[in-house]
Order: sequence, then C-alpha cells, then structure tokens
Amino acid sequence: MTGSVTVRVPAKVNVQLAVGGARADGFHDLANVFLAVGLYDEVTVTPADALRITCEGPDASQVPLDRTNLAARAAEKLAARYGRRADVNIHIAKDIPVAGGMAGGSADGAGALVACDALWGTGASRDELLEICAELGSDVPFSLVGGAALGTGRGEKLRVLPVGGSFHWVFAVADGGLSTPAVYGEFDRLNEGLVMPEPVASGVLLEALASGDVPALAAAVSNDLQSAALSLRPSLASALAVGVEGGALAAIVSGSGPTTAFLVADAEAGAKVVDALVAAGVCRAARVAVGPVSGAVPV
Ligand SMILES: C[C@](O)(CO)[C@H](O)COP(=O)(O)OP(=O)(O)OC[C@H]1O[C@@H](n2ccc(N)nc2=O)[C@H](O)[C@@H]1O
Ligand SMILES: Nc1ncnc2c1ncn2[C@@H]1O[C@H](COP(=O)(O)OP(=O)(O)OP(=O)(O)O)[C@@H](O)[C@H]1O
Repeated sequence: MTGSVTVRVPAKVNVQLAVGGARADGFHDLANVFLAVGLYDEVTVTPADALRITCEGPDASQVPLDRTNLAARAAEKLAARYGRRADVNIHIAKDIPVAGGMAGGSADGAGALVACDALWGTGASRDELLEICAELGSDVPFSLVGGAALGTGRGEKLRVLPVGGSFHWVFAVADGGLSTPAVYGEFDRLNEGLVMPEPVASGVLLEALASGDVPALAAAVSNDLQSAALSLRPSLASALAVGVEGGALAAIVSGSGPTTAFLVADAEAGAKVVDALVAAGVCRAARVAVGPVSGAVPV
C-alpha cells in the first residue's frame, strides 16, 4: 500500500493513582484513574525500505530513534503477528513532554500501532491491538482508548469510565525528566516494612468524574507516587505551591512526574495559574489542556 497514515494521540493525567506493594514480577498493582487531556503527539507512518524513526518538537533530542522507541516496538510487534516486515518510516511530531509522567512514549506506541494497522490493513480486532499495547507498557492501552478509564492490574486492564463534563488543567513542565522505575523504586524505599493495602478507586472521585463536578474532583484527586517524586525532586513542591497560590483548585504530580498538574475552574483561571507559574520561574513551560479527549485516532 502507498500513501501515509497519521494518528493523533493524547497525553494523560492520573486523577487518582493508588499504588499497592511491589509484586513478584517487579510491577505494582494499581487503581489508576486515567484522564486523557488535549496535548498531543502525531505519529505518521509511510511505506519505506526499512524501519526508520524521525522526531520533531522541542524535546525531540531526548527521544530515542532506535528500536527501543515504543513506536518502533509497536510496529515490529504488529508486523510479527501478521507475518510481514515493519518496513515503514515513523515520524513523531512530539508535543507531549518527554519523561514527564504524561505517557508520551506510550502515546507514540499506541499511535504507531493504530497507524500501521490502518496502513497495512491487517484487520486486527480492537482486543488484539489492546493486547499488543499491554505488552508494550502499562500505560499504552489507555493511550489507545483515551477518554477516562480505571486501570487495574499494573494499569493495563481498563474499564471505561463515564465523564459528565470537561475539566480544565494547567501542566507545569519541569526541567529534565524522572525515570518511572526510579520513582516506583523510591516509593518502595519510602514504604519499606509497611503492609501495603490493596489499591482501590475512590467512589467519591468516580462520582465527581461522572457528574462533571470540578470542585468535588479537586477535593478527591490523589497520587500515591507524589511523595516519591518529591523525594527525588524536592523542587516540585515550589511549583505545587505556586499553582495553588495562583488559584488552582487542586495541585498534584502527574503520574511519576516531574510534570505537575493543576485542576482549575475554567480557561480564565487556567491563564492566571500559567501566569503565576511563569512569573515565579518554577517550570520550563506551562501548558493548558482540557480533558477528557479521544484516544488514538487517525486524522
Ligand atoms: C506512573 C504511570 O505512568 C501511571 O499511569 C504508570 O504506572 C507507568 O506506566 P509505564 O510508563 O507504561 O510503565 P511500564 O513501561 O509498564 O513499566 C516501567 C517500570 O515502571 C514500574 N512499574 C510500572 C507500572 C506498574 N504498575 N508498576 C511498576 O512498578 C516497573 O519498575 C516497570 O519496570
Ligand atoms: N516515543 C518515545 N517518546 C519518548 N520517549 C520514549 C519513546 N520511546 C521510548 N522512550 C523512552 O522512554 C522514556 C520515558 O519517556 P516517556 O515520555 O514515555 O515518559 P513518561 O511520560 O514519564 O511515561 P509514563 O507517564 O508512561 O510513565 C524516555 O526517557 C525514552 O528513553
């Protein structure tokens, strides 16, 4: 087949991230309430002689262009399953912060999978695609699905959640990334010797999402990885404090960080929080986004 296919994939914020103890396989059981937000990467696949990756965007220099890139791994897994070669050029237009706790690499994995599936006309079922996503990483199935979902297991088993409105967010992008395994490792160190309760989703939080109740969601957001991210990067506390002083209704570390996320009442309140963050110099960039939005879709 000739031509090319472009797929747009959103970032995520975890409105609740409840983390259990470390499992025998090194992962942690989660109750992970994902919300897809309108910051996007675009993944374009074009037929080529061999697999090649290119990337553009402010963080492009931090993105691996070899076969460790989740987009390349996605193309190779799909090709292997359908007995063909992954002979495509994959171009990533990257707007999601790299290693920022917003599932940027996962977005590219899901995007490349959907794009190659369309380009090659494999006819793979949604469940097959989700199975490949789960092999690629715990966050990847959600990048495919988007909207809002509860992730259990290591975060890969999804239940779609109803959302009754739109939520406005500000994201403070930090200088440098944080490694997800390092943050989970720090979580284990901080909780050493404690018996960890089974992670459960908060009923109050799910109700706030379902009814679109912004103040109720603000009161309920939580992230069990926040202490670990702050322990590794104490400067994030200043960003959280500045956002709250600037009028945010809630301030949390996004996933494993170091991006910090601020829930605000509306676009106007978001602009004030952006101004406060920029004026205080506590972040590399401040971005606004609304969620929920769709998952990986061809454009
Ligand atoms: C922090 C979150 O972004 C919240 O959504 C995710 O839990 C991380 O998901 P991810 O980046 O897709 O992570 P994976 O690529 O699956 O795993 C990377 C590493 O993170 C740790 N990890 C990840 C997920 C999980 N439930 N428990 C873990 O302990 C493990 O050390 C694992 O080796
Ligand atoms: N397509 C990709 N884009 C960015 N990083 C990638 C990609 N593929 C692999 N990586 C590797 O993954 C690491 C984590 O990057 P990523 O942007 O996915 O982090 P993250 O947003 O914190 O992830 P998560 O929120 O899922 O834990 C990078 O440092 C990079 O080495």
